[in-house]
Amino acid sequence: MLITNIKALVGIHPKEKLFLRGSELKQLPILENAWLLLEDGLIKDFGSMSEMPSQISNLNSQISVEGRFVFPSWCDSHTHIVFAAPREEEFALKIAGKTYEEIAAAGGGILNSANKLQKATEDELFESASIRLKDMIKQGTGAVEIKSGYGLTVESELKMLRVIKRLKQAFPIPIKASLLAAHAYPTEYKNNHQAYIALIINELLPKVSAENLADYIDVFCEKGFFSTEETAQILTAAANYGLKPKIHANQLSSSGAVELGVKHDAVSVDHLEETDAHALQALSNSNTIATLLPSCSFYINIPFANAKGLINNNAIIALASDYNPGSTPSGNMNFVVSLGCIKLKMTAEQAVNAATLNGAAAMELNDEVGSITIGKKANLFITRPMTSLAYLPYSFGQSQIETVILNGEIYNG
Ligand SMILES: N=CN[C@@H](CCC(=O)O)C(=O)O
Ligand SMILES: [Zn+2]
Repeated sequence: MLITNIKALVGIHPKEKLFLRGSELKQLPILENAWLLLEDGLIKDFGSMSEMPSQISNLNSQISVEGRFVFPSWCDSHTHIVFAAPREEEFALKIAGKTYEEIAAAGGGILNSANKLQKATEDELFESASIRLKDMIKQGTGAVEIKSGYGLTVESELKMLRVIKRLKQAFPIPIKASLLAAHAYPTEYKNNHQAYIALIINELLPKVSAENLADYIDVFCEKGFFSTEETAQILTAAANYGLKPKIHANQLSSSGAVELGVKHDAVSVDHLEETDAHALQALSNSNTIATLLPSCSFYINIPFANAKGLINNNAIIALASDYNPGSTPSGNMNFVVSLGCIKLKMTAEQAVNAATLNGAAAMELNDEVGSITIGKKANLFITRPMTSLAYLPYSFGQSQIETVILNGEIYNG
C-alpha cells in the first residue's frame, strides 16, 4: 500500500533510537508533504512528495490523504482489560466523595472484581475483553500490555492469563502479558500474607512458567496492599522464571516502590502520582521507564505525576491508559495524550513520543513498533484533516482518527 499526499508523517525515529530520555522527549521528527510505502506488513520506505520515485508512483494500491497526519499507533503499556464486569456502582460513591481507598475498604475495589471474575468463564472473559480491545484499536492503539490480577486464586489467575494468550492469538497487534496475582490480598489471606505469597511463588509461578503465560511480573506495591519487602520477595522469585518486573508504584503514597523497582531492574515503574524526591532521584538516568497514567489521576481525583520533574531529571517517561474497571474505565489513548498535555504539562511532541516510542520501550517492543521507521510493523493511524499536530491533544475527548492500519492493512474491526 502506498499512502500519498500526507500532510505530516509523524514520529520518524531512526531504528537505533530505542527510547527518548529527558530533554530528548521533545524531539518528534516530522516530514511534511510525504509518501509512505507499506509492504509485507512492514514500513518499507517513505519520503517527500516532491521526490517520489516514479516506479513507486505507479503502484496499484494507493490512498491519497490530503490534509491528514499519519502517526505510529499508540503503544499502551499498562492495562487491565480482562475483567468480568464494570463497577459503575462505585461511580456514585466516588461522586459522593468517597476515596478509592474507602471504596476498596468497604468491599469495592479489586476484591469486588475478583469475586465476579472467579465466577466468569474463560469464553465470557475473552468475549468482553475482545470488545474492549477492538474499541482501543479503533482509537489508535496498535500494541498493548494486559495484566492479570482479578483472579487472586491459582485457578483464576491462570484463567485470566489464558484469556490474554487467546487475545494474543486472535488480534493483529503485539500483546504482552503481566502476572499481577499480587494485586490485593484475598480476604482469607488478610492476616496471613506469607501464605498468599507462598501460593504465588510455589504454585502459581511454576504453572505460569510451564504454560509460558506471562512476559512480566507485576505487584501493587502500596500501603494496605503489598509492602516493599513482600514485593521484593515476589520479584526475586519471579526472576528465577525469567520474568522481569513492571510494577505499580507510588500511586497512593510514597512507599519506596520506585526505588525498589529500579533496584530490581524493572522494565517500568507505573503510576507515580506521588513523585517524591526519592523517586525522582532513583529514576534519574535509569533505564527503568516511568509510566504515567494521567487518566487514573483524572478519574479518581488523585494528584497528577510530576512529568516535568522526571524529564528534568533525565528519566524516560511513557504514557499509558491503565484501562480497568475501578480506577480508569477508559482505554482511549487520545484522551491520555490530551491529559499528558493539559495536566502533566507536556508539549504535544513530548506526549506523542511518550505514548508511542517510549510506550513501546515499556513493553520491550521498541524494535517492532512505536515509530515510523523502515522495517518496523506498519501499525499506524491516519487522522482527519488537521491544522497542526497540537490539534490532536487540543481536541480532547474527541478522536481525530479516521483510518487505522495494522500490519499494512486497513483495520475494519
Ligand atoms: N492500583 C492498582 N490497580 C489498578 C486499579 C485496580 C482496580 O481498582 O480495579 C490501577 O492501576 O489503578
Ligand atoms: Zn494498573
